[in-house]
Amino acid sequence: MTDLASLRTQHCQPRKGKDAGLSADDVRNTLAALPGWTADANGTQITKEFRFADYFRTMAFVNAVASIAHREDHHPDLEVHYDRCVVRYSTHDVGGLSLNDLICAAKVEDLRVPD
Ligand SMILES: C[C@H](O)[C@H](O)[C@H]1CNC2=NC(N)=NC(=O)C2=N1
Repeated sequence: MTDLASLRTQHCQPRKGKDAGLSADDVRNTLAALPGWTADANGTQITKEFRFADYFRTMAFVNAVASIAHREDHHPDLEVHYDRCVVRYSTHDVGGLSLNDLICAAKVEDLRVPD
């Protein structure tokens, strides 16, 4: 299941090899429920930029994302700037996108950093 409500409740599992990859349709359908997340042209990663008032708030977000990564054993690439953070998920073990990426993106969407 790749709707947002379902993704929120799921947890990452070890997924390896091409068979664990998502179809272009799965990626397209799920991204419709993840506002601001975009896939690259060949569907191997999803990205979103999050903006904040200052560095302190950006780092609060970064640490919350790191906590999700630790809990789920699934790790995004993070680009950290003064007032924004670019989050990029892909699954190295499948060479593209897996359900783990969508699960983590849904969990990041649920984070709230106070203004
Ligand atoms: C054994 C462990 O579950 C794997 O090495 C995990 C760790 N975190 C990971 N993170 C990401 N982004 N992709 C992976 O394939 C991946 N694999």
